[in-house]
Amino acid sequence: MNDKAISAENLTKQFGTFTAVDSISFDVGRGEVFGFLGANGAGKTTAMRMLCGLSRPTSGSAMVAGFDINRESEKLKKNIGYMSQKFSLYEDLKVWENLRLFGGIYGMKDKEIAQRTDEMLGELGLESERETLVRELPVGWKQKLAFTVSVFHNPGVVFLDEPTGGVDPYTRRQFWQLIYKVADRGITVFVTTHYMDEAAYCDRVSIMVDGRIEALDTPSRLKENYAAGSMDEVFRQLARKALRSGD
Ligand SMILES: Nc1ncnc2c1ncn2[C@@H]1O[C@H](COP(=O)(O)OP(=O)(O)OP(=O)(O)O)[C@@H](O)[C@H]1O
Repeated sequence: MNDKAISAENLTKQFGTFTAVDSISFDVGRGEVFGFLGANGAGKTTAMRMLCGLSRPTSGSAMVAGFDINRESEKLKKNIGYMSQKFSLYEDLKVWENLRLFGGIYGMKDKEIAQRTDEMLGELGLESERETLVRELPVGWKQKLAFTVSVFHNPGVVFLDEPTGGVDPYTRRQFWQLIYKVADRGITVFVTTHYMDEAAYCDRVSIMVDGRIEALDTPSRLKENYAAGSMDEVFRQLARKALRSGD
C-alpha cells in the first residue's frame, strides 16, 4: 500500500483571471500531522476544498486517501473527514443523536454506530453529556464533538479548518491531545491554524504565501533555516513577502 495519504501535483485554482492557488505540489505521509499555514487570503481554504473533492482544480491533480480528486470525488468524500470552522453540528439534536446522524450519513451500521458512540464519548469524557442538546454545550466541547464527528467513520485523512478558533490555550492543548490520538490510530491529520504554538505541534508544516507554498519542513528545520527562535518568527518572515491581503 502507498504510504502517502496526500500527494498533490501542480494543483491550481483560478477564479477568472485571479490565481488563488498557484501550482502547489506536496506529499503528506500516512498518520502524519500536517500543518497548513498561511496569512488570510493565502489560498488555504481554496486548496483544502480541492483536496476534499468539493471544488474542481483548474489544473493539476492530487491523490487523497487513495482517490483521485478529479475522477473519484464522490468516493473521496466518503473516505475523508472534514471539520469546518463553523462545525457542522446540529444544535437542536442531542450529543448522541448527532453521532448517530453522521454515522448514518457515512453508511455505518446501527450496531457499529452504537459501539463507536460509547467508545468515543468515553474517550472524550463526554459520557455525562450524552443526552445534552448540542446548543447547550460550551464551545470547547462543541469543538471536540465536531472533531469526533469528523473521524467517527474512521477516515483515512481528516481535514481540520482552524479547528481551535476562539478557545483558551488550555482547551486548545486538550484538543491537540485528541489530534495525536487519532494520528496514532493511523489517521492522517491535515490542519490549518492561525496559532503558531499549534504549528509547532505538527510533524511538518507548509507555509503558503500568495497562493504558493513558500516553505515546507519540520518546525525545527524551518526555525533553523530561517534562523528564527519560534514558528511565529518564521511565519512573520515569510508573510512579510505577501502582496495579497485577506478580506
Ligand atoms: N469563489 C471565489 N471567487 C473569487 N475569489 C475567491 C473565491 N474564493 C476565494 N477567493 C479568493 O482567493 C484567495 C484565497 O482565499 P482563501 O479563502 O483560499 O484563503 P485562506 O488562506 O483560506 O484565507 P483565510 O485564512 O482568511 O480563510 C482570496 O483572495 C479570496 O478572496
